[in-house]
Order: sequence, then structure tokens, then C-alpha cells
Amino acid sequence: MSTTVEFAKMNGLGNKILVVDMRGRADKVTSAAAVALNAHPDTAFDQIMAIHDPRAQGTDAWIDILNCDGSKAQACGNGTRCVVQALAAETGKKVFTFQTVAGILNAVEHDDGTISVDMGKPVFDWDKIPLAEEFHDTSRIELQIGPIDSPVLHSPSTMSMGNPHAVFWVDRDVMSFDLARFGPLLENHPMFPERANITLAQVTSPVSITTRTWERGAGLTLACGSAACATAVSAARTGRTGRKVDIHVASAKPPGVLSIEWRERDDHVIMTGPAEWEWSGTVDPATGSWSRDQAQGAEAR
Ligand SMILES: N[C@H](CCC[C@H](N)C(=O)O)C(=O)O
Repeated sequence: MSTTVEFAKMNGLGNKILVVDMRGRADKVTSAAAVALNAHPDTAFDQIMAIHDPRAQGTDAWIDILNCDGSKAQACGNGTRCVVQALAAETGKKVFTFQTVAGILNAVEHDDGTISVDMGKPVFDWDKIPLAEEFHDTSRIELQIGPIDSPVLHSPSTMSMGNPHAVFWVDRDVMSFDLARFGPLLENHPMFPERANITLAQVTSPVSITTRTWERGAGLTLACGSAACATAVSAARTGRTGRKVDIHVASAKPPGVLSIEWRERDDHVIMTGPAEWEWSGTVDPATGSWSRDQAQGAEAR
């Protein structure tokens, strides 16, 4: 087995993704490799999407997802779009079925280059999100930070989109909050035994919401696809919007939109948005030592 594999540096609305090709191998991208890759500015990332050989009939690949702190994630919407674009470019196929620890994901690349991913059904049970305490209604749980009589953030909607999310509804610009300060406190709050992705959401019309996310295991990122899904579902669930909304990701560079539909007929959440290839190289999945492909300017680490 060769010590190196191919990888691509990509992004989904600025969410930094490394797509690593582990097909034909039995080993995995290690946590140590993830941490080492994240330590260099060129390969610093939010998630690694490791493409493995399929494990179930009718699927195209098994996908392992790692956060930049080396922890595992069960879902990554932006990363899934990047995987689709990479495999579509390689194979000419347009329709894919992936398997992750959270289940099956169907995805399609459209003629305009945008990609839709069926992120599956949202989960609202308190013990499956999971929350530490029993809540009958997880769409508005008791949790607040800041002064007790005038909290800065309170009463989030919580759910799992494969991974745990808490969405705090705010009525002013999401960029005006000190999310770098509150994010780590909320991600690691005892209410969330498996930690949580933390999103600030401002509803701007019945069909649009502006968001900003502190990601579990990755911190402040430019965009988070599963959080956009969680926000859209939570907004519809609490009567703030309809089931089809545009999520304007305030921190995305350049600013961008994810269109989310929480489908009535089968309860599935469909996310549509772009993906972008930046450059390719090779990496040792055990250590994270990497080099950029020659044609794009030689560089090695
Ligand atoms: N960036 C990802 C989410 C990563 C989730 C991860 N931070 C976790 O749940 O641990 C997305 O586009 O959905």
C-alpha cells in the first residue's frame, strides 16, 4: 500500500474542506494527520471528507468526516457537495449515493454546477440530539448565557441533522455578536453531552434567514451546511418561516446562499449550493505530511 494518497483542497461557501481519496485502502486518515494538516496555513481546514470504498450495495462510497481538531463528525453538508463535485469531475456521473455513520446521503450535480444533497430526516428527540436533560419540546429549550435578567442568547431550537445543532434566534445583525467568545462556552455546555454546533439566526423574511455558525470541533467557520439545514428546519418548526428558505451565510466569502427545502412528502431536508475546487496534492494519511501537485507550483512539507 502506497504511503500517500491524492487529496483536493476545496471549499463550500468558504467552508474549508480537504477531500482525501482513500479508495482501495483499508487504513484511515488519522486524527494526528488531521491536526498536522490543520497546522499549516495552506492546508488548514474545517473538515476532511475521506472517500472510502463502498460498504453497502447501491452506494458509491463510504465517507468518513473529521473536524480540524481531529474529532469525528457525523454530517457535513458543504463537504458532501465538494465530494460530489470531485467525483462528478472524475467519473462524469451526476447522481451519487453515499454512506456515513449517520446513514445514507443521496446527491446530484445540476447542469448549472450547483449540487443538491438530501441530508435525510431531522431528529428532534432530546436523547438522540443528544441533550443532557429531558425536554418534551426541543424546539425551544431552557438555556441562556449572559446576565440572568437580560440574556445575550437564550431559548435555542435544538435538533440533530446527523450531528447536534443549537440555533439561537436573534433580532439584530448576526455579525454584531461576539460568537468567538460565546461559541466555545455553548459548544461545550453541559446541556450537550456530545457538544454541539452553535448557530445565530436572524429571520429577515418568510423565505430568508441570515446565519453565522460556531462549529463543534472547528470553531468559527465561514459557512456550515448542516447548520443551514438545522436553521431552516427549526424556523419552519417554530412557525418563523415556511419549509423552503434561502439561508444567507453572513460569514461566507464571497457571501453566499444555501437553498434549503424541508420536504413535506417524506420529511427529508434538501440542501442546494455551490462547491469550488482550489488545488490538489498528495498526503500521507497516517502523518499528514503533504505536497502540492507539480503543475500547480511545487511545494512540499
Ligand atoms: N461544516 C459542516 C459541518 C461540520 C460539522 C461538525 N463541525 C460537527 O458536527 O462536528 C457542514 O457544512 O455541514
